[in-house]
Amino acid sequence: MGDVKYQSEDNNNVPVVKKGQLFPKKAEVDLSFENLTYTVSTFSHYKLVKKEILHGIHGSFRSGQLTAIMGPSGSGKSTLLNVLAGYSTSGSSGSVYLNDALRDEKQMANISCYIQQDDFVRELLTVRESMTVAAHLKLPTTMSTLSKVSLVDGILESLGLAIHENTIVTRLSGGQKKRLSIALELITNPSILFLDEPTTGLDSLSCSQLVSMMVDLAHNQNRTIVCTLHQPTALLFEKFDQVYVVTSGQCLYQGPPHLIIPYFAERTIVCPPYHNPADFLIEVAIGEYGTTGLKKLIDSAPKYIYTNDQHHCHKISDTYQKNNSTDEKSSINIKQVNRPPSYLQIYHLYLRNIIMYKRNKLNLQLRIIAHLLIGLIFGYLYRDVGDDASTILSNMVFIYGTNLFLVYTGQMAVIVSFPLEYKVLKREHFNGWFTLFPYMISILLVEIPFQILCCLVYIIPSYVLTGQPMELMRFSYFTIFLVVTSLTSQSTGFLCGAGLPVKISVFIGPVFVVLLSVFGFAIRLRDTPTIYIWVHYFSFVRSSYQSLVYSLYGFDRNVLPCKDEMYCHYKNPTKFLSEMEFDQVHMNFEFLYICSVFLCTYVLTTTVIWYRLNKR
Ligand SMILES: Nc1ncnc2c1ncn2[C@@H]1O[C@H](COP(=O)(O)OP(=O)(O)OP(=O)(O)O)[C@@H](O)[C@H]1O
Repeated sequence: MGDVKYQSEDNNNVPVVKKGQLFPKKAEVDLSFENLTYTVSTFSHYKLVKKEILHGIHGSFRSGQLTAIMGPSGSGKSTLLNVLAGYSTSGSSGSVYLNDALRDEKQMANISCYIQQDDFVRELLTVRESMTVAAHLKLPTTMSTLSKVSLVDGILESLGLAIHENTIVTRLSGGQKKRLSIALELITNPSILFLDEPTTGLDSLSCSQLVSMMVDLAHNQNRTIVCTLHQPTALLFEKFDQVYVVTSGQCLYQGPPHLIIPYFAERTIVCPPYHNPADFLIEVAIGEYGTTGLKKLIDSAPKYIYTNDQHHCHKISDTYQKNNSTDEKSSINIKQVNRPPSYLQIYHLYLRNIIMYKRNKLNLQLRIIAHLLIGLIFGYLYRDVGDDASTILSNMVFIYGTNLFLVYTGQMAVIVSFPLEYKVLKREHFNGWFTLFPYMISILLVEIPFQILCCLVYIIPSYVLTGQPMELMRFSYFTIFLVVTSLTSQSTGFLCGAGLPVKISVFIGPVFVVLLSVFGFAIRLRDTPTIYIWVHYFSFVRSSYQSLVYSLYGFDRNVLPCKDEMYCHYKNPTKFLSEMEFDQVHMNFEFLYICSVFLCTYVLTTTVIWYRLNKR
């Protein structure tokens, strides 16, 4: 692709893609649908009721055309787009055809992409970094890095993003972000692009640039581009090849924008002079020109397509039966893309995470400083309590506080971040960037070392200041148990973040760990009411706390010095452990138990995320 030349901008600063230059030829796909319905279950008067949103609609979107789905708010535009893109499947019925052959979900995923209304892009990467990672994840491993770079160059150039390639995404304008979302998906050269309200939130110039760019992509690359649209200006409206109008889940009109006025006029609905046809369309759709006319339009429009050239109408199923395999377009021969194997996906996702973590320095520094500061404060408050029989109970409080602090920070570090991450993850996953397992591993590969670092920053100063025994074995046990407990707590944070709404998870998560921490510290097993005994055994925080105490006072520790007092009841650590019921702690068992909670929680988290990502 080295000799490829791209015309970057026309006189209006609008990026232009020249025909056939950028991508290898890809299947041209017409998308049509017949008798499409979509039903959801909702609660009404304490009853579960079915609500039909799309009422058996028909339509057809052609390759090489830019189609706008329009209609009043709440008419079902996004729902239709979601169903066609395969984003919402359960609750839908009817037939969707790709070149007159019934849609296959896997095939659909290979040839289409879905760009949602909000720009769910990675804010902490530059434009080029975003594109490079996407290219490595989405393109076959057989493609050389040089070819990937020139493809990325070409797309950036053609979408007018080349001059912003080193800009961090968060600093891009709304229009540029939208173009980046499109650029990211163009990497695999999809035949069909679905865009949900791409112009919302953009000023008129950005809207015009974006629509011109979509027109270029449709006309010059023969792509099928379908987007939902709110009231556009008359000029913008004319740029579309087709308009599909929905009202109350029914089709009102499908055809070229300039034929709307004559089409409606034929049915006695006349557009006032100098009126924006897009506004007129919506006014008709909401019944401002009378409900009888509207009903007639709905009755006549759905099954037929009003075409520009011949003014003829055809029923989709007729075409399907007629065409069979004679049409060149009717079979889409799509080779399965040879995507990178899991280990390469992990590698690229890991590198991406590292870049984002480095850019998010403030957060990391705050986490480190908070751990160091609290370590120093706790160390000062409980100074030298570890080597004195008279302060053994203070040391218990220090150990409890330490355990709870690391459990809490481990969990809170991720409980909020995941819900923010989820929307971008959903977009990337839906558009086939990677599979879930490599994604989870890539997160753990960054989060786990960082959490270990935070633990060490806290443990080292507090351990020394509180005068705990300077024995490598005890220090190692103490550190290892705190680290695995903190990581396990982090895993519960991921689970809460993945499975619950933020407002609930930030409440439930900490309450849950505080509840678990009470057992073994505030109440001994023998005093625990029978109905709560299972919590005692279940609590990994209790398990950790007892192991921490044992690692400092167990293993036949010598008699403790009794400073400042004549008599110390707990001079003998074995007696102390026995009275506290900590003498029977099996360190290996407790370690394995905490590790298994860690593993189970991650398996559960992955399952929850998988379910949410695949729930359509
Ligand atoms: N899961 C759901 N449960 C209940 N009602 C739903 C659900 N999804 C969509 N709806 C309803 O279906 C109708 C169509 O929604 P949709 O989001 O498709 O409209 P829209 O035309 O895209 O609206 P807007 O232009 O305002 O975004 C709305 O009345 C909406 O409340």
